[in-house]
Amino acid sequence: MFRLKKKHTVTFKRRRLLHIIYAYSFIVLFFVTIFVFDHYLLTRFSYEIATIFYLIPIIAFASLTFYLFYTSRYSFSKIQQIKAKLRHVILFNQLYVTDKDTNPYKAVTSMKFKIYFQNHSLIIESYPNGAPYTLQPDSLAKKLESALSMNLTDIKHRSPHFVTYEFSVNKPDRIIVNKALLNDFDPLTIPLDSEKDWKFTSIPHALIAGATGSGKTFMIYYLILQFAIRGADIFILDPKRSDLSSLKSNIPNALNRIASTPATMAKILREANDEMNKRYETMFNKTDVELGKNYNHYNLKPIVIVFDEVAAAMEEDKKIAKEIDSYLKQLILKGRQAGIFMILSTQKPNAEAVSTVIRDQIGLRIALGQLSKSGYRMTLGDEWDELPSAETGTGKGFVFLDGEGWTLPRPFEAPYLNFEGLNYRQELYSAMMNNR
Ligand SMILES: Nc1ncnc2c1ncn2[C@@H]1O[C@H](COP(=O)(O)OP(=O)(O)OP(=O)(O)O)[C@@H](O)[C@H]1O
Repeated sequence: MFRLKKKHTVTFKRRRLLHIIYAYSFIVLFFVTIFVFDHYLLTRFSYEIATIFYLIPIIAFASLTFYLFYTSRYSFSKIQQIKAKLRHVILFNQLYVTDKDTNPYKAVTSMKFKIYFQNHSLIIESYPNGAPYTLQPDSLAKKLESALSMNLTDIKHRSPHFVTYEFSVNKPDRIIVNKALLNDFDPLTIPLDSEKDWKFTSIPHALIAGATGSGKTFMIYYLILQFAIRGADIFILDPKRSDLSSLKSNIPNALNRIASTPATMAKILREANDEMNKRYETMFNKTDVELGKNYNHYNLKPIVIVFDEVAAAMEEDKKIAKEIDSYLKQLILKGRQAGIFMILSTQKPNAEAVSTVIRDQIGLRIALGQLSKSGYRMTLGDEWDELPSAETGTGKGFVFLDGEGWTLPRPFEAPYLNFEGLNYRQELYSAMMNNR
């Protein structure tokens, strides 16, 4: 049954007053009730009845104690802890207006937060209610982040009336690549971590950027293996003859599948283009073709072309570079329906390596390790103002997945490839042999 998520509201509340009443009532309760018990109740009622009267303030006091604790930041209820912290944000940042002349304890208007949990996220909707607060959504996001000690994952619906902040409650789990993961898979998506999946047939192509040693090659190894078990034909363009070329012995017919010279790289891209055009003809010349169907419905194998260090390939031979660039653009723009997917990688993400036109067509964008601000923008897109906080280092960084409604890139940890627990080369070889 569909159930609406319960939203909790947080707004201006001066609990200081409540605390004063509480402290005062404790003193009064202690002395007065004893006095009343002895001198008044016992003289008029039986001992039992007098005890009941005596218990009433004690119960009231205990309930107040419980209430104050329950709604405090030390509460055992997670939602109450969050509400207390948000109340503090409202008070501390003066996100309210009071009428000092009449009642300074009552807000004329106040920022209102509505909060609820969705999947692994805490959603905070903020409603300024027309008050003249000076905090912009990004600075409020930072305040919320530090008050809650949670990582901001997204800011949505930015408008003067309403902004939604999304925080991750639990860090997504890193994928450990093992036999079990490889034996149980969805043919049309590749898991990136416990919460994110790359639906490569609808948001095709990948770009992986990062300085040397940041984990690009390992991320590519992971994607190659995942595509291989999904029956893909894999080609590797490796102008720098790096680690990827060492997969030669694990890819059947490697001579035609791994290229390092400009001429052989151009050949693979040309043939992929021809294949793409042929597939379009096969798919769309059919009279019974259904709209929205792609290569998968025609039992065609996905074709994956890994292009390591795109910029290096372009530098070597300017004439062939033009040809390579034009094939690359065609494949990026039209490859999806024909089942041709590109994985590009670069150490230096800049316009020479990947133009913004190409970048914007790439569904999965990963930045590993530390990059400059312009490097992050070139890789992840430039719709965001500031990146959320995240660990960066080998195999760690940010990811942006198109088509998921994200406005901010998200922290990311690349799947962990442990060669001691998994014979990568053998797994790749047998998957590729099965695909023949
Ligand atoms: N996902 C991962 N799982 C396990 N180990 C990793 C992972 N990513 C990186 N490493 C470790 O970090 C080292 C460097 O990673 P990698 O070779 O992928 O970097 P790179 O960015 O490709 O560097 P270069 O550009 O110099 O080739 C690896 O040899 C490996 O030990």
